[in-house]
Amino acid sequence: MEWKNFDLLESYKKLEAMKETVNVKELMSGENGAKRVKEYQIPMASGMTYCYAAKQVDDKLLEVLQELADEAELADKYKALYNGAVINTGEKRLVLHQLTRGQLGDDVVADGINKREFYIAQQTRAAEFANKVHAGEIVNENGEKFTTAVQIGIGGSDLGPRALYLSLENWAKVNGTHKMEARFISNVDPDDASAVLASIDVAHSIFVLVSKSGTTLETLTNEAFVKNALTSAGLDPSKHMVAVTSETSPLAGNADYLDSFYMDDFIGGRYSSTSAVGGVILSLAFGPEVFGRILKGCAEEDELAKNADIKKNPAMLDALIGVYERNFLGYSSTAVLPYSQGLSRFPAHLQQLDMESNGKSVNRFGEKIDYVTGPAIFGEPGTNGQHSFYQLLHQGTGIIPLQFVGFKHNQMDNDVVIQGSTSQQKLCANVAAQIMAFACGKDDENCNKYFEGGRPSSIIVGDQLNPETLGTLLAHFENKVMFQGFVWNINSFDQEGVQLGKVLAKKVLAKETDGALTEYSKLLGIF
Ligand SMILES: O=P(O)(O)OC[C@H]1O[C@](O)(CO)[C@@H](O)[C@@H]1O
Repeated sequence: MEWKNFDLLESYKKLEAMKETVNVKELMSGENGAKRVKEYQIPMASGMTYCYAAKQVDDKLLEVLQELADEAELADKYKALYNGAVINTGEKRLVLHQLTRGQLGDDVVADGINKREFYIAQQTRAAEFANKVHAGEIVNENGEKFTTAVQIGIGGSDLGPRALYLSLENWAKVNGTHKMEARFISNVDPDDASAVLASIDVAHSIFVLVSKSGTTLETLTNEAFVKNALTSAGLDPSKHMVAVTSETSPLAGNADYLDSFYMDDFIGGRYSSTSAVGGVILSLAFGPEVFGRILKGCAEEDELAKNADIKKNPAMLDALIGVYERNFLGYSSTAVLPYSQGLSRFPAHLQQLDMESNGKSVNRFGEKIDYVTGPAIFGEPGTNGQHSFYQLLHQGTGIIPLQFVGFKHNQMDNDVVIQGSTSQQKLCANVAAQIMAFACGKDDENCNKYFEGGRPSSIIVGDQLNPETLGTLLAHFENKVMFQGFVWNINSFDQEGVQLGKVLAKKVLAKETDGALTEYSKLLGIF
C-alpha cells in the first residue's frame, strides 16, 4: 500500500482532462433524466438509498472515479485503518471509532488491551448506569428520580451527541422510549450555561461532563459554573455529576463524580458519538436499546464501506464525486440540506466532522500540498433554508454542490391534509422540486427571472428518521470524509489548526499581550 499525493496519480491527470464534460441540465431533462434517476442510485444500509442522478457525472467519468479509487487504494487503506494501523500520523495514533459499533477486521490490541472489548465494556457500564437511573436505583440526595440529563462538553463532545439527541427526541416520545429530557451546555459564554440551568430542575438533573482531554477551557469553566449552581442550591455536585473522559486525562479516576466512563485517544472527538461520549447521554435519554439500534445502523454502513466497487459503496462514491467537484470543477463549498426537522443540528455536526478533518494544507507526512482539499460545509433543514439562502444557490454567481437528505415518512403521528396534501407530502414535494429546479433551471427573457440550472445535487432517502437510519447517515458521512482524506493524502484525524487561537486566548487572560492583541482586548473590555 502506498500513500501518494493526489496530483501524482494517473487518474488525477485523466480527471483534469475531463473537467466540465458533463452537462447536468441536459442529462436531467426529459426521459433521459427519468432514466438517470432510476439508474443512478445505490442501496445504503437500513433500507436507505443514495441517488446521484443530478450530479455532474456520467458513466465515463464514473469509470475514471473507479480507477481513482483503485489507484488510491481506498478499500485497502480503510482495511488498514480498521485493522489498527497508525492512520493518524500527526498524533501517531490508531483510528478506532468503528470498533465502538462492530468488528470489521482483526482484533485490535493496543497497550496490551483488546480495544473492542474495552469500548464494549464501557458501553455495558453506561447501559447499566442508565438502567439504574431509570429504575430509580441511582437517585438524587432526597432519594428522588433524576428527570433530566445535561451534557457539558464542546466540539466533538457536544455536536454529534446533540445532533443525535435532537434527531430522535420526537421519535422517542412517540414510540414510548423517551426516558429523560437531555440538554447541552457547550459555549463558554455564560449565557449558555445560565439559560440551560434556568430551564431545568437542577435538583433532579444529572450532569454528564464530557472531555476526552480533560483540559478544555470551555468545558472545565462550565463544569465549575454548574457546580456553583448546584452548591448554591444546597446540593452536593458529586451526587449529580458523571464524567466521560480518557483514562489518561486529569479528570480520570476522580472520586468527585458519581461514576466515570472512558474512551481513549484512538477515537477523535468528531468521530466519538458512538463511544461513551454519545453513549452515556443517549442511553440516559432514550435507553441503551435505542442507542444499540443507532450503533447497528452505523455498523451496517461501515460494512458496506469495505467494498472496493464504488457502485456498491455509497460513502466511497459520494467521496469521489465530492473530490471531482472540489479539485476539477473548482466548487469550494457544499451545502447539506436535510428535509427533516429532527436533523436540525446535523449540518452543524457535519461542519466539524468535515472541516476539522479535511481542512488541511499539508499531506499526512507534514509536507505542503499543491491541490485544494476539504470544502466549506453549511446547511439548514428544508424548507427553512429555501426561504433563507437558496436564492444564492439558484442564482448566485458560484455553484455550490448540494447534499439533500429526505424521508418518506415523518417521525410523529400527527399530520393534516390541507389543500389536498399532507405536510409531509408538501415537504417531500419541495425536495423533489428543488433538485429539478437546481438541475434544469428555467429559461426567461427577463434575466432576473432566468435560472441557469446545471447545479448538481445528490440525495439520500430513507423510510423514516429512526435509530437505524440515523446511525447509517452518521457512518456514511464519517466514511465519506475518511475516503476523501485518503484521496487527498492528508491526515483527517488531527486538528492542529485549532491550537493557535487557544494559545492566544490564554495569553489575553494572563495579560501577556502586546500590539494589536492588546488593543483588541481593550476594545472587548477585557483589560
Ligand atoms: O473532548 P475535549 O478534549 O474537551 O475536546 C473538545 C473538542 O476540542 C477540539 O479539540 C477542538 O478544539 C475538538 O477536536 C474536540 O472535539
